[in-house]
Amino acid sequence: MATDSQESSHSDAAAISIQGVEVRYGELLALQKVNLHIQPREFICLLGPSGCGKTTLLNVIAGFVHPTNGRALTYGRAIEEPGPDRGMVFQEYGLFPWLTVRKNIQYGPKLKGSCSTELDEIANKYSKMVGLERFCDSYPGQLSGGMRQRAAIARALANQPNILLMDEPFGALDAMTRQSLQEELLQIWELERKTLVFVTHSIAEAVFLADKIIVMSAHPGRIEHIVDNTIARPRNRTADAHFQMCRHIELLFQGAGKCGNTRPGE
Ligand SMILES: Nc1ncnc2c1ncn2[C@@H]1O[C@H](COP(=O)(O)OP(=O)(O)OP(=O)(O)O)[C@@H](O)[C@H]1O
Repeated sequence: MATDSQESSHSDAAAISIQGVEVRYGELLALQKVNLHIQPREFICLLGPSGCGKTTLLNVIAGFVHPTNGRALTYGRAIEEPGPDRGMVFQEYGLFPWLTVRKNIQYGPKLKGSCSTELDEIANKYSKMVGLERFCDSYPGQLSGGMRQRAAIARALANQPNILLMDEPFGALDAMTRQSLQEELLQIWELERKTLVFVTHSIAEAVFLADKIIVMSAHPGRIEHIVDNTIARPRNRTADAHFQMCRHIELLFQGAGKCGNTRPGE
């Protein structure tokens, strides 16, 4: 496997450690010998064409999918099932449409037995963090796509996970909303310092967001490159460094002959 950076050490301190993970769905090898070590508070993007196993890898970390071979750990403990230490945000919002924004945000903490004062504090804190404090009594169906995705992020954060897993969370949004949410997500990440694993098809999105970009290819799904994104924060999408990094990654895809539908600026 070619890498731009040396892999992190195999440390129990890794927030996420993926060791020789393979996933088979019947005859299909969806992931082949994936090794990846993610340090606490890193922002990682999984980037690659459709079918390269990005969601499968995220689901292994979430505990929804069990590796056929190899193992996945968080802070040295084997991942065997989903848990509140790992929050998930999906492309299609994943909100309960019959609950208001407030009740969606409070859902996880309520299950854990938080009292009504705590629930009020949680709803206030996270609705404010995502700019929805005036929409706490709205239902998801009354919100725009971007607002629904903000609510989904607030709901995931309300459980106070160490790790936030996001599966193409902005893929269904228009370009302007998508850029705003990318900026808001970075502000939240800098405030909350979660370990963040973010799936995307977009090179530009990965370059804007990530500390490390995991370049994957399909058939079978595997990691082709791990790129350290050294562009200083705060980042500027119109800076030369941004374009150069997009081009570097584009060339990695072309080199692998598997560029798929990823393009700088997408
Ligand atoms: N539950 C399943 N049963 C059988 N095959 C599956 C299952 N889930 C995924 N696959 C297959 O595994 C491969 C990897 O799928 P996965 O969804 O992880 O890729 P992806 O990179 O996230 O794709 P996309 O970008 O289109 O969402 C694909 O060929 C897919 O069809």
